[in-house]
Amino acid sequence: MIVTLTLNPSLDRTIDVDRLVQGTMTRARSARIDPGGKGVNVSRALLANRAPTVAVVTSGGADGEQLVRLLEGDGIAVHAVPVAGRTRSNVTIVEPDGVVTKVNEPGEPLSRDELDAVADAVLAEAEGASWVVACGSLPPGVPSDIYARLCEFFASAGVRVAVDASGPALPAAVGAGPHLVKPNRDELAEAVGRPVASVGDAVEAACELRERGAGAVLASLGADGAVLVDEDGVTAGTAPVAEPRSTVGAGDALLAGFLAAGARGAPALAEGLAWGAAAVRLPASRMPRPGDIRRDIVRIDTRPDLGRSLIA
Ligand SMILES: Nc1ncnc2c1ncn2[C@@H]1O[C@H](COP(=O)(O)OP(=O)(O)OP(=O)(O)O)[C@@H](O)[C@H]1O
Ligand SMILES: O=P(O)(O)OC[C@@]1(O)O[C@H](CO)[C@@H](O)[C@@H]1O
Repeated sequence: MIVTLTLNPSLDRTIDVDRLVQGTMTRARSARIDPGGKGVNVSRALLANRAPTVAVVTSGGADGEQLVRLLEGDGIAVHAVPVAGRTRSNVTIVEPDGVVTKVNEPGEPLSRDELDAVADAVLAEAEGASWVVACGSLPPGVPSDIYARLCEFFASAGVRVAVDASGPALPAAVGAGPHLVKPNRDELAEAVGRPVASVGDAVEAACELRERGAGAVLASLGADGAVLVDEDGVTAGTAPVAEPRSTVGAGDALLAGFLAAGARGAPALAEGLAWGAAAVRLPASRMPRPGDIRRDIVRIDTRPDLGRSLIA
């Protein structure tokens, strides 16, 4: 069982337009709503591939109720913690040439009591779980060491913790010794304080995060695939997609595939890459099902060319 935690979930509204012109009124061609937030997406991807999971989310107002209804409608086990603040909406505007504009709301603050209720929910669900996966931005005012505290708590309880965080929450979590972190290229660069312009830079930065406390680092590099630095060493891989439709949630699919495949070494990286590429071929933040996943396109390199540039 994999428990995901999304402190700042969302209704993801995806709007298709012919052309987006700033400062004008644009009529949409179509619109859809998906349950959103990084941990939510990890659970959606796991469930779509028959891996047991439960999603712990905060839920506020009518939009929070809709989020829970959408998840339950998809058959996802949800542990919703009611909160006073409204669940946010994140908007993705998609143009026919594939250009994507995304606007994420900050979310609303959580009170001390609400945070305690979330901690109780995770604790209850984590009983017997293999992983707790804490993902996504923190609502305003939530302390940036919240994921670090989660890591410290579960280290003593024998449950593995994976963190997908940005900003100061990532270095804070790394220092608390999570089993896995999943930064993207920008998050990795911010965490080490220098640019990540090549696969070699990504490997060096990931090694640094391991030295600072992370057990393993799965760094996602967009179209350039991903790098894994874990106790087995350094592995890189790619899974090319000729015509990407939407990269929203691709990192979450990558992480879900990696965890579902055992979270270690080249085989798990390959599975993650196959799920990530499948997500990119699907519209909006649709998570891949078994029939969407192509493992034949994955290329794994256990001796990565560290000089390969990530910037075309
Ligand atoms: N254009 C692309 N072509 C092929 N694969 C891609 C592309 N973009 C992303 N991927 C796959 O998806 C994974 C995650 O992408 P990325 O690094 O953009 O994650 P992310 O920024 O965490 O995404 P998100 O936050 O939207 O989930 C990559 O490691 C890769 O496997
Ligand atoms: O604002 P955050 O928490 O960083 O990211 C939230 C989000 O962009 O991440 C998911 C894709 O990974 C979307 O479902 C959601 O809208």
